[in-house]
Amino acid sequence: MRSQHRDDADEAPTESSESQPSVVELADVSFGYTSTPVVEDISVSIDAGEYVAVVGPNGSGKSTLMQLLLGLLEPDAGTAELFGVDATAFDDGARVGYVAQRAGTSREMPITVREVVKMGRFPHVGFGRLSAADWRIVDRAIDTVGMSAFADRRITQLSGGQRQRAFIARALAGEADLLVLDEPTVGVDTESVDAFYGLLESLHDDGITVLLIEHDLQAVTEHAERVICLNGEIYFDGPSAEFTDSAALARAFGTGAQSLTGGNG
Ligand SMILES: Nc1ncnc2c1ncn2[C@@H]1O[C@H](COP(=O)(O)OP(=O)(O)OP(=O)(O)O)[C@@H](O)[C@H]1O
Repeated sequence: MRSQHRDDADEAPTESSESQPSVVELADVSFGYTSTPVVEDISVSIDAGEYVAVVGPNGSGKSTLMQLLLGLLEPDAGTAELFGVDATAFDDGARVGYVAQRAGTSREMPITVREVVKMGRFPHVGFGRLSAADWRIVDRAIDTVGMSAFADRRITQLSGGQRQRAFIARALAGEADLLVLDEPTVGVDTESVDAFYGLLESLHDDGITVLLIEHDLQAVTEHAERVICLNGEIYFDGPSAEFTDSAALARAFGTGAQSLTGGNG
């Protein structure tokens, strides 16, 4: 990982760290697939080492927001930057590990965990073969996500949680600084969800910036440090502890929405 370890990050900022650009910087971004905007006038800044969850009702623009910040969509208005570079022109793919919703569920993907994770090294080796050192990085990444026993298992033969771990390992093998996960716990059995969040926590402790879309509001407030609540516009952006009783929750999810503490918002 190129990110600083948390112990280093806690030290007084140096001149060079102060001048580091945000990992994500969206300024006044609007976008629509048609003439109707899906997100409107959104500004979001995410710094290195943050652990951020994006929540919102179905169709509120969460995946669209992720695609805008990854440069997969171009804003109609405003600017989107990734590591200080126009997101659509960003070409250091290894810095970003993107784990799509239901990653690896395609039947056309009968490859093993090790082969998936190996792909994480491709941006580093180009068309070259992986060296012994590259393979050590691959195996270490598999070990980090607790999948060593399944390294030679086909990805299609794994549970949802195991597949997510394999794709996270691919990002680690690429030495990603930013991990972007789209609803990672969909299709993951409840017993594995806590272990999954434990893994994200340890990656965050190692200095990786974690950004996820999550539908489980309870999980978000328990695990993420910061919550962005979206429904076309941003209804809340702040510490997760302050989100629980936020009126923004009800406004974003509709007046009948219950607050996380049980009362009606
Ligand atoms: N490729 C597309 N073409 C046209 N409309 C789209 C496209 N992708 C998404 N939309 C529409 O944009 C809106 C926002 O979709 P988006 O997937 O960003 O929301 P979301 O909050 O991620 O939803 P969900 O929680 O259901 O995954 C929805 O109305 C959706 O139908």
